[in-house]
Amino acid sequence: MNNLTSEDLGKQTIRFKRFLMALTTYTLNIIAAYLILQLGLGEIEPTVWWLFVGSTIVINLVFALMFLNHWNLRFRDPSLTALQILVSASWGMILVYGLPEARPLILLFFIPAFSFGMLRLNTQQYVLVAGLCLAEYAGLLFWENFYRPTFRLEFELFLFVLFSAVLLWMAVFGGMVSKIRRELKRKTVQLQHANELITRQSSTDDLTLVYNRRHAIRVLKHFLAIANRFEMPFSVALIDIDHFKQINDEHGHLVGDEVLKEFARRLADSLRETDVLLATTFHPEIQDEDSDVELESFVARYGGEEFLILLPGVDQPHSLSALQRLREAIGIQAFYVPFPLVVRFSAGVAQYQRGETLENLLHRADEALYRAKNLGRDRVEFAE
Ligand SMILES: Nc1nc2c(ncn2[C@@H]2O[C@H](COP(=O)(O)OP(=O)(O)OP(=O)(O)O)[C@@H](O)[C@H]2O)c(=O)[nH]1
Repeated sequence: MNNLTSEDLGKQTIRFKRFLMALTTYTLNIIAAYLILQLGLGEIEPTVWWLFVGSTIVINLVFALMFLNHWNLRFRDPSLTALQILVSASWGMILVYGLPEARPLILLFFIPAFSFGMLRLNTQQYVLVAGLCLAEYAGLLFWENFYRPTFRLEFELFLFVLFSAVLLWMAVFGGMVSKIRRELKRKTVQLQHANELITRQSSTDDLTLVYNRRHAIRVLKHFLAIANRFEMPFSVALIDIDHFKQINDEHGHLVGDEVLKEFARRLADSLRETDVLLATTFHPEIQDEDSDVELESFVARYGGEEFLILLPGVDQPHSLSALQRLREAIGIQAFYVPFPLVVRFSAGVAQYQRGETLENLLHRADEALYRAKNLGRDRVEFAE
């Protein structure tokens, strides 16, 4: 129960704030009742008054403990709305009983309590809570009819019907409001999911499902800023499939597409397995950065048959072993597309130099790749 996520804790805070609102309402009601007494609008027996005040303290202490110790989470509705309304309505009944002369005024106290239901209850729940409250009230009237000499049956019945109508109206209206709230919540969740999907789609290459170029540039820009701040090395590799045009020409575009997909998948798998130092391992404090960009190695489709790889925390000499593993991932086993096909690549690697622009870094990697191609392909070249 105590291992709450930050989202759960956020919800608990909202619930506790609502409880504090309810506590304020209790206090205001006590003040209002006190004023009624001071203005001579009614009289109350001292025992009933102290029962009223004392029960306020007990009720609110119990609810405060429930929320602070997270005991409320054991209930189906952790905000305890129905329970809180019922308890405060029963509490209000003490005054309905104790201050019969000011009863029409006292019944007004119930309205704020029932308003809380609009935040949570549906119409049925509302009607149930209102019904229970009215049952208590009816029970009191029944008792008064026999034991209270000053009881005015017609007036009290009229008041009861009026009060029932108000509660019923609140139940229907409140149910509608909470339905709108639930609908709004559902729509918000749907919208969040749609946004996530759009973000994912706008950052992903349709064919290979790795990052697309736009997203790669975005992440790299962010990375550059962090690398500058924390003096963290990182390298980028531009990887280009050798003689890809030939694959297309000989086997068709569909086979070419399959090769691209398998190529990207192998690069991504290999990166995942490679013990490339993650930026956050290198500098744990980076984790605090306020960013939605993950600081991990990644592969992106940079152009047609060209891929970009980010190696965080990796300097030029160390990038060799990472590239070696990529080479093994691609070259050791033939691609089955669906017939076996040996695929090779050339790569140009550049380590980020403090202060240089992203354009410059990519240009150096591109030059190294160009050299690798010119030197016969199937090789890795490092930028100067
Ligand atoms: N099937 C397929 N082919 C693509 C795609 N994007 C680009 N290409 C092809 O990739 C080929 C790239 O050819 P080149 O730039 O000449 O490169 P290459 O044949 O790999 O030669 P080197 O890079 O010099 O080894 C072109 O034929 C493009 O049509 C794609 O999404 N699917």
